[in-house]
Amino acid sequence: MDEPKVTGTKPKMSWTRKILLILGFLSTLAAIALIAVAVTQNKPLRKNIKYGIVLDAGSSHTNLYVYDWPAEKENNTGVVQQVEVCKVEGSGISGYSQATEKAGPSLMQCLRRAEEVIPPNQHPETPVYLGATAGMRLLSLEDKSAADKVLSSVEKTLRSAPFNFQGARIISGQEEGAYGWITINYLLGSFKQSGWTKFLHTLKSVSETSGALDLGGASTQITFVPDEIPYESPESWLHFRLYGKDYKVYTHSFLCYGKDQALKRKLARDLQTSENGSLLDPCFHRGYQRTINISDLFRNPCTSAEKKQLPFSQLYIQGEGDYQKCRRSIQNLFNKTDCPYSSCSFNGIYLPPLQGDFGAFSAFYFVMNFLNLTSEKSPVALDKVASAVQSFCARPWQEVKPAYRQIKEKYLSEYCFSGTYILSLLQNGYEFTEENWQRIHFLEKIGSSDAGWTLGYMLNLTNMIPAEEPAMPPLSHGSYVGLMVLCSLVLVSVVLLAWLLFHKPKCLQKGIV
Ligand SMILES: Nc1ccn([C@@H]2O[C@H](COP(=O)(O)OP(=O)(O)OP(=O)(O)O)[C@@H](O)[C@H]2O)c(=O)n1
Ligand SMILES: [Ca+2]
Repeated sequence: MDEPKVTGTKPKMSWTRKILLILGFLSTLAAIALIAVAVTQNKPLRKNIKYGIVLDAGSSHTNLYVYDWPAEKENNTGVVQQVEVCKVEGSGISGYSQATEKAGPSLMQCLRRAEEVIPPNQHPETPVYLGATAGMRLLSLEDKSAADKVLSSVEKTLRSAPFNFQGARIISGQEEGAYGWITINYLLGSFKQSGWTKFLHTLKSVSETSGALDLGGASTQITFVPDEIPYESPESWLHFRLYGKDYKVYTHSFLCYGKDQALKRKLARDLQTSENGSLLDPCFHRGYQRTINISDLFRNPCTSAEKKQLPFSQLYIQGEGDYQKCRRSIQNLFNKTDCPYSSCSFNGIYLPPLQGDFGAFSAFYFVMNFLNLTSEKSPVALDKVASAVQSFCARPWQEVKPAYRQIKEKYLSEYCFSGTYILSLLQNGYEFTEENWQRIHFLEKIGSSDAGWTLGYMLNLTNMIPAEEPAMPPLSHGSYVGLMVLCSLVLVSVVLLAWLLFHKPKCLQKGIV
């Protein structure tokens, strides 16, 4: 067979090949253009950050929180986060009842901190709220005019700051419980309803929220969504519609059952049996001593019922370090005898059957964390917790004090009482058992935000929790760009493949490959 003659002239391109080449070129151009448009045109707008400030004026101290969130995602769940917390020096604002004009100025240092954290051009539009809790509730019961003066003083200071003042008020115990519940469920993403969760909700009304347990200095709150809603104690229920779902939430706040007031009430009771003004106290370490002014102890609505004329003005306390005895004396604070409902916690207060997981924060966390009992990986069983508290209480003060030099003596000396009180409140008061104890998660923060009522309060007042689920694009920006890139690559590959098949370059021709 004759070899084909190789000539010097190039073979002419057929018209089909020319069209394919042009098509291939145009498709590649189109793909590049598509990607470029997807990336630039559909890019989210430059982040516009908004800020909000909430002051938590608690009974023992005030904290200032700064939150931020992307303006364009205001109504999405889980976008608001804590960017700063500033602890106000000194006592809580209710501690200024004798010098009410000093309550406001005590907040100055933390307001300056907020001015540094928030860009100056945002100051005028940044809302600032102050909510006062049980300390101020007690002060207003004890001396309404002093409480009003304290609030006027803090209002004056907050108005003088460059932010948008939105109010300073005493919040109710129910609000405190409800906003704590909203905060933790917002941060845990429990309100999100997409995909499987939404499907599950249509099948069965599952409670996927977590309950909230808050222990302060003067009050404590329990809030959760029970399994069944019996028609009892209507004042214990709150109804919310959040992100398109209805929630029937049980909440109760026990005034005078915060850890400081509980200790005062216990001492006021024990004092009744003291004949000479001295007291052997099982809830303090052996070797620990404390002297208390009796008039201070009774100058408070939590203890005033126990008030009686005593021949001494001071109470001298000596620690005994006996957990079992301490537990028994604390148990007296919970009256379990009468219950006008199907079930009660204590003092005749309605409590539906406990349900689901609970987030326990503030002093629940401080105390359990100090005792090393907050591990999330291997939750500590109830009997182990009790024996840990028991052994801590049994340690003499001379050993405890030097072992924890960095901890304030006021806190340290009371961890034995507080640990025992927490066990009593949860086990005797709310009747947590060995089983559901494991569902209590002692936590301080969720992500970067502290667990507490302040975030829920701000979300509510700024209308950032919509009743209905906000309309969302089906795809996020990232997934949209990804899909565009993928489609374009497929398009280019198809055109390339077609060109190869029709054109058959020399390397693919039989005999050469
Ligand atoms: N590291 C810490 C910090 C605080 N506390 C104690 O924990 C209690 C509760 O603190 P907190 O939750 O801040 O209470 P408040 O918000 O001040 O009180 P309330 O909510 O009742 O108004 C206080 O007795 C405080 O002394 C503690 O034992 N250890
Ligand atoms: Ca508090």
